[in-house]
Amino acid sequence: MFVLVNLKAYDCDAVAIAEAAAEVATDADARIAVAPQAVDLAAVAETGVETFAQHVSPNGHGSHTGSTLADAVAQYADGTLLNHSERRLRLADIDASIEAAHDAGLETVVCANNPEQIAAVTALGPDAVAVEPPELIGTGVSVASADPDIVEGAVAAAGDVDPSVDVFCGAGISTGDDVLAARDLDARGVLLASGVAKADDPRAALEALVAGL
Ligand SMILES: O=C(CO)COP(=O)(O)O
Repeated sequence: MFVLVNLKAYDCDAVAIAEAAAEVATDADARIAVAPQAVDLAAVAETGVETFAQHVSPNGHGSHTGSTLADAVAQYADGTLLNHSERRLRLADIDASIEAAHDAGLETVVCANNPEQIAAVTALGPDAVAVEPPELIGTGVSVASADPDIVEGAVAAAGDVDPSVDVFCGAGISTGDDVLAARDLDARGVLLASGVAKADDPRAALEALVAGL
């Protein structure tokens, strides 16, 4: 399983969480990656943890104010999220961002709300897709238990388009049981945020997430 921890814009210690994630990952039967804000990518990568950006822009160098270039991100990061529910892109921009990320050597995980969108973004050739129903994000109610049909539907939809694309699920994942439930639904990974970023003890939260794997 792949455990991808999105720190969003939470007021947390990205480096401390990354150090904990790097240590927990060494003994876990799972990949663990941390996705901090862009300005923290270098410091997070320095800990040795797998590092993901939260977004990269569809454009390359040029007159594009406020861009986060894939080439710049790739100096530090291993991969990037794209089209997160809180950072939606137009279809053409998802396509261009995937291409920019891949050209820069970044792994891509493209988010979508439901199985229909999962099919559409799978067709664009990312490495993985992640289904996240927006209404469950940040609730602590796991998609794997509250809406297993959407996970199974996403796995089927992606498999119909391109079986080589991994399917992750996210929203409300916070416990080891949530991760096991996601795996039982044939998700190859989980995408989560508040369960670690807002935890009193992020290291303990990470250990619990992977303990059953
Ligand atoms: O949006 C998410 C991860 O990218 C899910 O957030 P929560 O884990 O806080 O529900």
